[in-house]
Amino acid sequence: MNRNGFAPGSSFPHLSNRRPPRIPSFFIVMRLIIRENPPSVGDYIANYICKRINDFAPTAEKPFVLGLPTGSSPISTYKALIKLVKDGKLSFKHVVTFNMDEYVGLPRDHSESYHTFMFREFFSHVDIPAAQVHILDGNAIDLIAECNSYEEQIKKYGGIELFLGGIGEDGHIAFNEPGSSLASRTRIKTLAYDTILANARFFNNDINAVPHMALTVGVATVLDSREVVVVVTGQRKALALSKAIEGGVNHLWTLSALQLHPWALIVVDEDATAELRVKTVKYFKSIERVQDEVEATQRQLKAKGNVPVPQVGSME
Ligand SMILES: N[C@@H]1[C@@H](O)[C@H](O)[C@@H](COP(=O)(O)O)O[C@@H]1O
Repeated sequence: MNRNGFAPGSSFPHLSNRRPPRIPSFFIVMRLIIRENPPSVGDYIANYICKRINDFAPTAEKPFVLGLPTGSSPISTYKALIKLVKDGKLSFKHVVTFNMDEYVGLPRDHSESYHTFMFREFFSHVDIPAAQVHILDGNAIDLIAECNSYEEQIKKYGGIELFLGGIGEDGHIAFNEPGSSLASRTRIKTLAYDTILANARFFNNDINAVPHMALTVGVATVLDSREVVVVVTGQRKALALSKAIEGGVNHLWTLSALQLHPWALIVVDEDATAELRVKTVKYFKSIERVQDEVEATQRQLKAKGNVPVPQVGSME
């Protein structure tokens, strides 16, 4: 068993007998949090991650292992995290990160490489030692060995505590394009035409300039993390969101694999809910309301010295 309570390399922790230790049984289900706009989504996720890291109390011997995405969607989260660090409320000194993906063949110092993106948007502004940052090398001579070694490194750290992810318009998580195996691990992936079109905006709208291949963590790599938090903003992601949470688990919408995870949280803006049924929205809003009430009660009881406050991740 690793630190997360899962068998090492287990792709589907929900199938193991053990749930993540800090989740009461009645809290095991996906949660959807709806906020008004991207900045408030970013604030919510940043505060959530801040609390998780601070509660974990990481040290050099026991670092907090955090998975991170690129894309425009997580930028508001990165901005809010940077502010928390600047305000002295959070430190990345004992945080180890693993990024989701990287283009193949794009020079590391290219303005659109995910290396450049991560240092420009986040790492350069926080106190994380560079040696604790892990990003796949899309220029490695042996790309397969690079992917295998990435999985090994994650394992060496005892698995990922919290994987923050974003999605593509076709519902891909990391670069797990439609049709990816839900048991996939870190590997080379050919990008779908939809993704190349969507990402052309970062390459002067020239689809020929967008790399056609990437290295990406697999769906199973994400599912193995103890907790998954996904940011989804904008109406162009609305169909993917509805397929992922209202449809069945399906390799054509790889985000839907999150339904198999015991501790998944999706944070979205109002625009991203455009394709959801009213009933679905009401359901998830009621869950948030009830959770707030449960937490308030727990805090009151704790103040009276009665019970410890549980770590609430997901709830039903
Ligand atoms: N590989 C990345 C994904 O990890 C990311 O989630 C997606 C969304 O990007 P954006 O947030 O800009 O829509 O972009 C790329 O495809």
